Amino acid sequence: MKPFWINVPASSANFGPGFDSMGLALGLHLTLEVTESDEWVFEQLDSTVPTIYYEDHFIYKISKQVADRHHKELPACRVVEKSNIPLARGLGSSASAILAGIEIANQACRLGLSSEDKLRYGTEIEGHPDNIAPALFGGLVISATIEDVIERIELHALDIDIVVYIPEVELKTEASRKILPSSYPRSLAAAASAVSNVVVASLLKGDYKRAGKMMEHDLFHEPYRAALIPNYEKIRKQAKELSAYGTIISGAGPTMLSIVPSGEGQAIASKMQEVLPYYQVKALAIDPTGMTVE
Ligand SMILES: Nc1ncnc2c1ncn2[C@@H]1O[C@H](COP(=O)(O)OP(=O)(O)OP(=O)(O)O)[C@@H](O)[C@H]1O
Ligand SMILES: N[C@@H](CCO)C(=O)O
Repeated sequence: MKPFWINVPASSANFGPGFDSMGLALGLHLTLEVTESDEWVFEQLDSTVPTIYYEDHFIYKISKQVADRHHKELPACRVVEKSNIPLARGLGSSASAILAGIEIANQACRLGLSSEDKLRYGTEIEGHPDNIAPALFGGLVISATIEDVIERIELHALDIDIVVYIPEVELKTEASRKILPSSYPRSLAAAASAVSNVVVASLLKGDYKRAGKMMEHDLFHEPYRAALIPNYEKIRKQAKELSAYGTIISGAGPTMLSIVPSGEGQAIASKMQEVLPYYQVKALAIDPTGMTVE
């Protein structure tokens, strides 16, 4: 087996009202260098991920699961891992790790998986495509799962900057999903879908002001999660005063994300950092390509 390198971006799911459906690929990355070896070993370089025995490593477990699914023996590999995606902060760390695990199995066992296969496997494992799809394809991806088929539209021409506010605390997706209702009355579901429809239509027209305004009116998850997110109202208000189009919870939180006018991301991030001294406030590029393998 020839050595290979996997690079997977972070992602921000939901993008306001697109619960479990929309997600944006972001310029933070998980990179893995994989070589054949006598035994399995995961080595962390400047990583946000702690060193873990290989059988307990999330990425190994995914690779093994995919190899087993194809009735293949997974050869032992040495994996050197580097990541600047913070764990359990709403920036899609689990989706990037799942895709990396799928790709290790794909390369090491020569499975010949297509992008659609990777999307399907990743979505089955994660439970929804909103992080997996952008991490795989880049840009903003809007997806719907109809029976076993995932329909998706990629938007790659968004003329906006992104600012993220990453607090020190973690929030596991599982915990953040538990507080959501298990069903919604028809009137609420219709109103929530209407908001989402207007956001997508505004993005397609390049009307970012309206998109940002409507993104702040999600009814599917933000009203329930707001109490779990430190400084939720303060961040929305301060960002708006600095001319952000709109500010939302990134994925399941606790990170928040603003879409802001193109070219203003860095300046807004610097000012917001003063307001939020204990946060990592970053202006991030939108990742245009998604996962790459060399
Ligand atoms: N590179 C990695 N290596 C090993 N495990 C990882 C890696 N990235 C994520 N994980 C696992 O995924 C967990 C975080 O997943 P979780 O779904 O809670 O949050 P997230 O994916 O960062 O956020 P969100 O889904 O809201 O965007 C970590 O606690 C860890 O168990
Ligand atoms: N759509 C998911 C994203 C996090 O995995 C949620 O909001 O729970």
